[in-house]
Amino acid sequence: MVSGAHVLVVDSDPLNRVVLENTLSEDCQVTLCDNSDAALQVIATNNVDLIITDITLRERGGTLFLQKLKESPTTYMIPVIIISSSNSYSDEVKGLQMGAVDYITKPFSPLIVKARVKIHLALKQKSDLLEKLASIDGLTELPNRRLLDTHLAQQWQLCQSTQQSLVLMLVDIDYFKAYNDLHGYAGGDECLVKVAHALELVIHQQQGFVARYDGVRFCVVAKGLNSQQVELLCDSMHDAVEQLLLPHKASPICAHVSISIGTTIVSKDYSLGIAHCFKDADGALCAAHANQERMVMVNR
Ligand SMILES: Nc1nc2c(ncn2[C@@H]2O[C@H](COP(=O)(O)OP(=O)(O)OP(=O)(O)O)[C@@H](O)[C@H]2O)c(=O)[nH]1
Repeated sequence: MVSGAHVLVVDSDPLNRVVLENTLSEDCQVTLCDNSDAALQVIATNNVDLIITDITLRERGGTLFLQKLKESPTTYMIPVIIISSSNSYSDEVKGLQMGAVDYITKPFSPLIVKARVKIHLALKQKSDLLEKLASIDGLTELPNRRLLDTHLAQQWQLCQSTQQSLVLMLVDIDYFKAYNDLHGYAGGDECLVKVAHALELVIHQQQGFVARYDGVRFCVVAKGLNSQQVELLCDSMHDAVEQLLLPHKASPICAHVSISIGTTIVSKDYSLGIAHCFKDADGALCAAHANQERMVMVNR
Protein backbone atom coordinates (compact mmCIF):
# COMPACT_ATOMS: atom_id res chain seq x y z
CA MET A 1 0.00 0.00 0.00
CA VAL A 2 1.14 3.59 -0.60
CA SER A 3 2.04 4.74 2.90
CA GLY A 4 0.43 7.93 4.13
CA ALA A 5 -2.29 7.85 1.46
CA HIS A 6 -5.66 9.30 2.40
CA VAL A 7 -8.71 7.19 1.45
CA LEU A 8 -12.24 8.53 1.75
CA VAL A 9 -14.99 5.95 2.29
CA VAL A 10 -18.54 7.10 1.45
CA ASP A 11 -21.11 4.50 2.46
CA SER A 12 -24.55 4.87 4.06
CA ASP A 13 -24.24 1.45 5.72
CA PRO A 14 -22.47 1.75 9.11
CA LEU A 15 -21.34 -1.89 9.03
CA ASN A 16 -19.69 -1.48 5.60
CA ARG A 17 -17.94 1.65 6.82
CA VAL A 18 -16.48 -0.21 9.79
CA VAL A 19 -15.39 -3.18 7.64
CA LEU A 20 -13.71 -0.88 5.10
CA GLU A 21 -12.03 1.14 7.81
CA ASN A 22 -10.67 -2.04 9.43
CA THR A 23 -9.52 -3.30 6.02
CA LEU A 24 -7.62 -0.16 5.04
CA SER A 25 -6.59 1.71 8.19
CA GLU A 26 -3.51 -0.44 8.74
CA ASP A 27 -1.89 1.10 5.64
CA CYS A 28 -3.74 4.38 4.98
CA GLN A 29 -5.41 7.29 6.65
CA VAL A 30 -9.15 6.58 6.30
CA THR A 31 -11.98 9.12 6.56
CA LEU A 32 -15.57 7.88 6.75
CA CYS A 33 -18.67 9.70 5.45
CA ASP A 34 -22.25 8.46 5.33
CA ASN A 35 -23.38 10.70 2.43
CA SER A 36 -22.02 12.46 -0.64
CA ASP A 37 -22.54 16.06 0.63
CA ALA A 38 -20.36 15.37 3.67
CA ALA A 39 -17.84 13.69 1.34
CA LEU A 40 -17.66 16.77 -0.93
CA GLN A 41 -16.91 18.91 2.14
CA VAL A 42 -14.08 16.59 3.19
CA ILE A 43 -12.65 16.69 -0.35
CA ALA A 44 -12.86 20.49 -0.48
CA THR A 45 -10.71 20.89 2.62
CA ASN A 46 -8.42 17.85 2.54
CA ASN A 47 -6.03 16.14 0.21
CA VAL A 48 -7.80 12.90 -0.77
CA ASP A 49 -5.93 10.24 -2.78
CA LEU A 50 -8.76 7.78 -3.45
CA ILE A 51 -12.53 7.54 -2.90
CA ILE A 52 -14.49 4.35 -2.26
CA THR A 53 -18.21 4.90 -2.57
CA ASP A 54 -21.35 2.78 -2.46
CA ILE A 55 -23.32 5.07 -4.79
CA THR A 56 -26.31 3.62 -6.59
CA LEU A 57 -26.08 4.67 -10.18
CA ARG A 58 -29.82 4.29 -10.73
CA GLU A 59 -30.39 7.07 -8.22
CA ARG A 60 -29.85 10.66 -9.29
CA GLY A 61 -27.83 11.45 -6.13
CA GLY A 62 -25.36 8.71 -7.01
CA THR A 63 -24.68 9.81 -10.57
CA LEU A 64 -24.59 13.46 -9.51
CA PHE A 65 -21.85 12.77 -6.95
CA LEU A 66 -19.66 11.02 -9.51
CA GLN A 67 -20.42 13.67 -12.13
CA LYS A 68 -19.44 16.49 -9.74
CA LEU A 69 -16.16 14.77 -8.91
CA LYS A 70 -15.27 14.16 -12.54
CA GLU A 71 -16.26 17.63 -13.77
CA SER A 72 -14.32 19.67 -11.23
CA PRO A 73 -10.73 20.58 -12.22
CA THR A 74 -9.67 20.06 -8.58
CA THR A 75 -11.17 16.58 -8.11
CA TYR A 76 -11.33 14.90 -11.51
CA MET A 77 -7.98 13.17 -10.96
CA ILE A 78 -9.00 11.46 -7.69
CA PRO A 79 -9.62 7.76 -8.49
CA VAL A 80 -13.08 6.54 -7.50
CA ILE A 81 -13.87 2.88 -6.75
CA ILE A 82 -17.58 2.05 -6.70
CA ILE A 83 -18.72 -0.64 -4.28
CA SER A 84 -22.29 -1.44 -5.23
CA SER A 85 -25.04 -3.83 -4.24
CA SER A 86 -26.06 -3.88 -7.92
CA ASN A 87 -24.40 -6.61 -9.95
CA SER A 88 -26.03 -5.31 -13.12
CA TYR A 89 -23.68 -5.25 -16.10
CA SER A 90 -25.16 -1.94 -17.32
CA ASP A 91 -24.59 -0.24 -13.91
CA GLU A 92 -20.97 -1.35 -13.98
CA VAL A 93 -20.50 -0.04 -17.52
CA LYS A 94 -22.18 3.24 -16.59
CA GLY A 95 -19.94 3.72 -13.54
CA LEU A 96 -16.78 3.06 -15.50
CA GLN A 97 -17.93 5.27 -18.39
CA MET A 98 -18.60 8.09 -15.92
CA GLY A 99 -14.98 7.93 -14.78
CA ALA A 100 -14.79 5.40 -11.92
CA VAL A 101 -11.59 3.36 -12.06
CA ASP A 102 -13.10 0.18 -10.64
CA TYR A 103 -16.43 -1.45 -9.72
CA ILE A 104 -16.74 -4.01 -6.92
CA THR A 105 -20.02 -5.74 -6.08
CA LYS A 106 -21.36 -6.41 -2.59
CA PRO A 107 -20.88 -8.57 -0.64
CA PHE A 108 -17.21 -7.78 -1.11
CA SER A 109 -14.09 -9.54 -0.01
CA PRO A 110 -11.97 -7.17 2.15
CA LEU A 111 -8.81 -8.70 0.69
CA ILE A 112 -9.93 -7.91 -2.87
CA VAL A 113 -10.81 -4.35 -1.87
CA LYS A 114 -7.40 -3.98 -0.22
CA ALA A 115 -5.59 -5.33 -3.30
CA ARG A 116 -7.47 -3.08 -5.72
CA VAL A 117 -7.01 0.00 -3.54
CA LYS A 118 -3.29 -0.75 -3.50
CA ILE A 119 -3.16 -0.90 -7.32
CA HIS A 120 -5.10 2.35 -7.80
CA LEU A 121 -3.08 4.22 -5.16
CA ALA A 122 0.16 3.15 -6.85
CA LEU A 123 -1.18 4.34 -10.23
CA LYS A 124 -2.31 7.63 -8.70
CA GLN A 125 1.12 8.16 -7.17
CA LYS A 126 2.74 7.64 -10.58
CA SER A 127 0.33 9.96 -12.37
CA ASP A 128 0.88 12.64 -9.67
CA LEU A 129 4.63 12.34 -10.24
CA LEU A 130 4.21 12.64 -14.01
CA GLU A 131 1.97 15.67 -13.55
CA LYS A 132 4.60 17.28 -11.30
CA LEU A 133 7.45 16.51 -13.69
CA ALA A 134 5.47 17.95 -16.58
CA SER A 135 4.97 21.22 -14.69
CA ILE A 136 8.39 22.01 -13.27
CA ASP A 137 11.58 23.26 -14.87
CA GLY A 138 14.26 20.56 -14.64
CA LEU A 139 17.12 22.93 -13.75
CA THR A 140 15.64 25.42 -11.28
CA GLU A 141 12.66 23.32 -10.12
CA LEU A 142 10.46 26.39 -10.49
CA PRO A 143 7.12 26.01 -12.29
CA ASN A 144 7.71 25.80 -16.05
CA ARG A 145 6.06 27.65 -18.93
CA ARG A 146 3.21 25.10 -19.09
CA LEU A 147 2.21 25.66 -15.47
CA LEU A 148 2.73 29.42 -15.86
CA ASP A 149 0.23 29.51 -18.75
CA THR A 150 -2.40 27.61 -16.71
CA HIS A 151 -1.82 29.73 -13.59
CA LEU A 152 -1.89 33.00 -15.50
CA ALA A 153 -5.14 32.13 -17.30
CA GLN A 154 -6.79 31.37 -13.92
CA GLN A 155 -5.46 34.54 -12.28
CA TRP A 156 -6.46 36.66 -15.25
CA GLN A 157 -10.08 35.48 -14.96
CA LEU A 158 -10.07 35.90 -11.18
CA CYS A 159 -8.63 39.44 -11.29
CA GLN A 160 -11.02 40.47 -14.05
CA SER A 161 -14.07 39.22 -12.15
CA THR A 162 -12.98 40.61 -8.76
CA GLN A 163 -11.62 43.90 -10.20
CA GLN A 164 -8.17 43.36 -8.70
CA SER A 165 -4.96 44.41 -10.38
CA LEU A 166 -2.89 41.74 -12.08
CA VAL A 167 0.88 42.18 -12.12
CA LEU A 168 3.05 40.46 -14.71
CA MET A 169 6.85 40.80 -14.52
CA LEU A 170 9.62 39.55 -16.77
CA VAL A 171 12.92 39.28 -14.92
CA ASP A 172 16.22 38.89 -16.78
CA ILE A 173 19.71 38.22 -15.42
CA ASP A 174 21.99 40.98 -16.73
CA TYR A 175 24.87 40.16 -19.08
CA PHE A 176 24.38 36.46 -18.70
CA LYS A 177 26.06 35.53 -21.96
CA ALA A 178 29.22 37.16 -20.63
CA TYR A 179 28.72 35.33 -17.29
CA ASN A 180 28.52 32.02 -19.15
CA ASP A 181 31.62 32.89 -21.16
CA LEU A 182 33.54 33.57 -17.94
CA HIS A 183 32.24 30.78 -15.70
CA GLY A 184 31.28 28.13 -18.27
CA TYR A 185 27.77 26.80 -18.92
CA ALA A 186 27.79 24.72 -15.70
CA GLY A 187 28.75 27.83 -13.70
CA GLY A 188 25.91 29.66 -15.47
CA ASP A 189 23.52 26.88 -14.48
CA GLU A 190 24.54 27.20 -10.82
CA CYS A 191 23.94 30.93 -10.98
CA LEU A 192 20.49 30.42 -12.55
CA VAL A 193 19.48 28.02 -9.77
CA LYS A 194 20.63 30.44 -7.03
CA VAL A 195 18.85 33.40 -8.60
CA ALA A 196 15.70 31.29 -9.08
CA HIS A 197 15.61 30.33 -5.40
CA ALA A 198 16.28 33.90 -4.24
CA LEU A 199 13.36 35.16 -6.37
CA GLU A 200 11.14 32.32 -5.19
CA LEU A 201 11.69 33.26 -1.53
CA VAL A 202 10.72 36.89 -2.11
CA ILE A 203 7.74 36.14 -4.33
CA HIS A 204 6.27 33.44 -2.11
CA GLN A 205 6.35 35.83 0.85
CA GLN A 206 4.00 38.02 -1.22
CA GLN A 207 1.74 35.08 -2.18
CA GLY A 208 2.90 35.54 -5.76
CA PHE A 209 3.93 33.00 -8.37
CA VAL A 210 7.29 32.75 -10.14
CA ALA A 211 8.14 30.50 -13.08
CA ARG A 212 11.07 30.01 -15.43
CA TYR A 213 9.85 31.74 -18.58
CA ASP A 214 12.64 31.00 -21.05
CA GLY A 215 16.47 30.87 -21.11
CA VAL A 216 17.51 33.27 -18.37
CA ARG A 217 14.17 35.01 -17.93
CA PHE A 218 11.72 34.43 -15.11
CA CYS A 219 8.06 35.44 -15.00
CA VAL A 220 6.33 36.68 -11.86
CA VAL A 221 2.54 36.84 -11.46
CA ALA A 222 0.99 38.68 -8.51
CA LYS A 223 -2.39 40.21 -7.85
CA GLY A 224 -3.95 43.08 -5.91
CA LEU A 225 -0.83 45.30 -5.83
CA ASN A 226 -0.65 49.00 -6.72
CA SER A 227 2.34 50.71 -8.41
CA GLN A 228 4.05 51.53 -5.11
CA GLN A 229 3.74 47.99 -3.82
CA VAL A 230 5.09 46.68 -7.12
CA GLU A 231 8.10 48.99 -6.80
CA LEU A 232 8.76 47.69 -3.28
CA LEU A 233 8.47 44.11 -4.51
CA CYS A 234 10.95 44.83 -7.33
CA ASP A 235 13.37 46.38 -4.83
CA SER A 236 13.15 43.23 -2.69
CA MET A 237 13.85 41.07 -5.74
CA HIS A 238 16.88 43.19 -6.72
CA ASP A 239 18.19 43.10 -3.14
CA ALA A 240 17.70 39.33 -2.83
CA VAL A 241 19.71 38.68 -6.01
CA GLU A 242 22.45 41.19 -5.27
CA GLN A 243 22.81 39.84 -1.72
CA LEU A 244 23.75 36.48 -3.21
CA LEU A 245 27.06 38.27 -3.93
CA LEU A 246 27.77 36.18 -7.02
CA PRO A 247 30.78 37.94 -8.61
CA HIS A 248 30.18 39.09 -12.20
CA LYS A 249 33.46 40.56 -13.44
CA ALA A 250 32.14 40.95 -16.99
CA SER A 251 29.16 43.10 -16.02
CA PRO A 252 29.61 46.81 -16.78
CA ILE A 253 26.85 47.79 -14.33
CA CYS A 254 27.41 45.80 -11.13
CA ALA A 255 30.23 43.87 -9.46
CA HIS A 256 27.78 41.06 -8.73
CA VAL A 257 25.05 39.25 -10.64
CA SER A 258 22.08 41.59 -11.03
CA ILE A 259 18.66 41.53 -12.67
CA SER A 260 16.46 43.84 -14.76
CA ILE A 261 12.67 43.80 -14.54
CA GLY A 262 9.92 44.71 -17.02
CA THR A 263 6.47 45.01 -15.44
CA THR A 264 2.87 45.43 -16.57
CA ILE A 265 0.06 46.21 -14.14
CA VAL A 266 -3.40 45.59 -15.54
CA SER A 267 -6.14 47.18 -13.48
CA LYS A 268 -8.53 48.66 -16.05
CA ASP A 269 -8.11 47.24 -19.50
CA TYR A 270 -8.48 43.46 -19.30
CA SER A 271 -9.74 43.43 -22.90
CA LEU A 272 -6.08 43.62 -24.01
CA GLY A 273 -5.55 39.94 -23.18
CA ILE A 274 -2.60 37.99 -21.82
CA ALA A 275 -0.50 38.05 -25.01
CA HIS A 276 -0.57 41.85 -25.07
CA CYS A 277 0.36 41.93 -21.40
CA PHE A 278 3.49 39.86 -22.18
CA LYS A 279 4.32 42.21 -25.06
CA ASP A 280 4.13 45.17 -22.66
CA ALA A 281 6.32 43.44 -20.05
CA ASP A 282 8.83 42.46 -22.73
CA GLY A 283 8.92 46.05 -24.05
CA ALA A 284 9.40 47.33 -20.50
CA LEU A 285 12.26 44.85 -19.96
CA CYS A 286 13.98 46.01 -23.18
CA ALA A 287 13.61 49.63 -22.03
CA ALA A 288 15.08 48.72 -18.62
CA HIS A 289 18.10 47.15 -20.37
CA ALA A 290 18.51 50.03 -22.84
CA ASN A 291 18.36 52.74 -20.16
CA GLN A 292 20.15 50.70 -17.48
CA GLU A 293 17.15 51.06 -15.18
CA ARG A 294 16.40 48.43 -12.54
CA MET A 295 12.71 48.30 -13.44
CA VAL A 296 10.36 49.80 -16.03
CA MET A 297 6.59 49.63 -15.47
CA VAL A 298 3.63 49.89 -17.87
CA ASN A 299 0.17 50.61 -16.41
CA ARG A 300 -2.93 49.42 -18.26
N1 LIG B 1 24.08 28.34 -18.28
C1 LIG B 1 22.95 28.49 -18.96
N2 LIG B 1 22.87 29.45 -19.90
C2 LIG B 1 21.72 29.59 -20.56
C3 LIG B 1 20.58 28.80 -20.31
N3 LIG B 1 19.58 29.20 -21.12
C4 LIG B 1 20.07 30.21 -21.86
N4 LIG B 1 21.36 30.47 -21.53
C5 LIG B 1 22.30 31.46 -22.10
O1 LIG B 1 22.00 32.72 -21.55
C6 LIG B 1 22.43 33.73 -22.43
C7 LIG B 1 21.37 34.79 -22.49
O2 LIG B 1 21.86 35.83 -23.19
P1 LIG B 1 20.98 37.09 -23.58
O3 LIG B 1 19.81 37.21 -22.67
O4 LIG B 1 20.68 37.00 -25.02
O5 LIG B 1 21.94 38.26 -23.40
P2 LIG B 1 22.67 38.85 -22.11
O6 LIG B 1 24.12 38.52 -22.20
O7 LIG B 1 22.00 38.41 -20.84
O8 LIG B 1 22.47 40.38 -22.32
P3 LIG B 1 21.33 41.31 -21.71
O9 LIG B 1 20.07 40.50 -21.74
O10 LIG B 1 21.31 42.51 -22.61
O11 LIG B 1 21.79 41.63 -20.31
C8 LIG B 1 22.71 33.05 -23.77
O12 LIG B 1 24.09 33.00 -23.97
C9 LIG B 1 22.16 31.65 -23.59
O13 LIG B 1 22.92 30.67 -24.25
C10 LIG B 1 20.70 27.78 -19.32
O14 LIG B 1 19.77 27.03 -19.01
N5 LIG B 1 21.89 27.67 -18.67
